[in-house]
Amino acid sequence: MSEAVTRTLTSTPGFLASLDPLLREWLPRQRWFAGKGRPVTGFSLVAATELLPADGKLGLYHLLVRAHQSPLPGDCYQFLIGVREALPPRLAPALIGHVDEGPLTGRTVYEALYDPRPAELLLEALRTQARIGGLRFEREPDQEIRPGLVPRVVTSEQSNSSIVYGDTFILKLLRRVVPGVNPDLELPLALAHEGCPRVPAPTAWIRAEQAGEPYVLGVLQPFVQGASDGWELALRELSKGEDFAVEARALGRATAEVHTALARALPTVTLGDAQLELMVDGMLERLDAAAEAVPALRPYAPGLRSAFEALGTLAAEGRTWTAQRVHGDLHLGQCLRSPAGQWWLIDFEGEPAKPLAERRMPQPPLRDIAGMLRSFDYAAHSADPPIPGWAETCRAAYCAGYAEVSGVDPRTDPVLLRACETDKAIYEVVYEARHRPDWLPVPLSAVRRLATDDGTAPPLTSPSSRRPHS
Ligand SMILES: Nc1ncnc2c1ncn2[C@@H]1O[C@H](COP(=O)(O)OP(=O)(O)O)[C@@H](O)[C@H]1O
Ligand SMILES: O=P(O)(O)O[C@H]1O[C@H](CO)[C@@H](O[C@H]2O[C@H](CO)[C@@H](O)[C@H](O)[C@H]2O)[C@H](O)[C@H]1O
Repeated sequence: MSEAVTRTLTSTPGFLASLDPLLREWLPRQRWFAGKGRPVTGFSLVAATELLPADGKLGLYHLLVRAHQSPLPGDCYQFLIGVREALPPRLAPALIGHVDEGPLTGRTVYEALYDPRPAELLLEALRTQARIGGLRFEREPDQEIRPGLVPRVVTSEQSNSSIVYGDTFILKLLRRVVPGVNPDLELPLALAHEGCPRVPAPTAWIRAEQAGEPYVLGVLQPFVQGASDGWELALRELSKGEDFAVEARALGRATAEVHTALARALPTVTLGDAQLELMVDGMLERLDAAAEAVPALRPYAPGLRSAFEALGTLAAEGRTWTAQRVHGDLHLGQCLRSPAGQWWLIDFEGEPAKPLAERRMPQPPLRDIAGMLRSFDYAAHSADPPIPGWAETCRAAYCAGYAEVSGVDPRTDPVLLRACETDKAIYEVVYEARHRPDWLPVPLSAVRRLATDDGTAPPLTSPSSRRPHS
């Protein structure tokens, strides 16, 4: 692969302008587009790398493009844009559009991830640790990548985009990119170096440096062959009328293993009154912003506030907590079970909408536990007919599994747990309103429960104490 980028079509005046009308129509329809609900008002090029010149049969551009959504500063997105005279039928789903102005006039542009040749080119660049323009393809010194692995794009609903290579590796290309240390690379690397077997260890990654700021653009990991994710497995058991207690307990153990390793690998801090006040303020601010954005939340705001205020009161009385790096967006879909029955945790990016600095802050581990508890509730809501007590059994088993490894049962801290669950449910209300309005009733039903729960409810082991479909 050539080191220097010799062709400079991307710097030709009008290059991005010619793509503008196509991207404006195509980008908001993408699952991973983070700015849903606000019109895209224009684009600016942050970086462009010509991987294959457009005068060949296949042109290929790696672009970092800022999508403006005035009056807000826009987000920066990563695109791999293919350029062809015409698109073969197998690539029809990848179509972005036909260009009718500027230097690419008459060409067809498309999402090149779907095309084997560009996908192979990325893996080859990682294998050979290439530098192409501003792109740095790097890998762990002791990791090998076999050449010639056959690529296929992952078509499931994702916040980013992934390519699987020969069932050996999976490359996640981040879509919305932000400068700084990305926890989706940082945490799995730290866990791998700590010897934690619950996370696929990063093999290689793509970075860029723009205006002196580092960006992580993609991470290559071993592919867990034949794995099912926790969400699929939970729904399968629900559809058979079965509980999920054995797996929930194993997931609790896996979560505790990851937390224990993260606490060893990265700094922990003690949260006292002042830090808790900041945390509670953040929760209250998110509640206010969510109630502003989603009117259905407003009637519950006072009850939800009480969950956060109760936490503030405990802190004011002198209670302290330990905070550490956590997963940040843990749910059933982020857990993979291999055919041998081992659980793996993936996707350490954190909640995609939060600023990077906030996602990298040490947090009480109960944040992740609350995320998983919410996920059992989501799964229970997908059951038809509902299975009374299903989510409660999962919650109890998960917490028990967590306690077996960590020595700490999350249920012994009900005030913090309720605050974390409430914060998560509020996040979910906003997430669903923005991305999947049909799902909004699921977190809203939790909001109803959490707004009236005073945090002194009996332990979660009693299936009759709370109903998932209330
Ligand atoms: N190491 C892996 N092995 C097997 N499948 C994986 C692996 N990593 C991710 N996946 C699959 O890819 C999907 C998306 O991965 P994820 O990291 O959650 O991306 P996103 O941030 O886009 O949601 C997962 O739901 C899972 O099905
Ligand atoms: O794309 P990510 O996996 O990083 O996470 C986002 O999307 C999730 C949905 O795909 C969303 O999770 C919510 O729905 C799940 C069921 O589809 C449920 O299991 C989770 O508990 C619930 O939070 C997640 O919040 C969002 O960040």
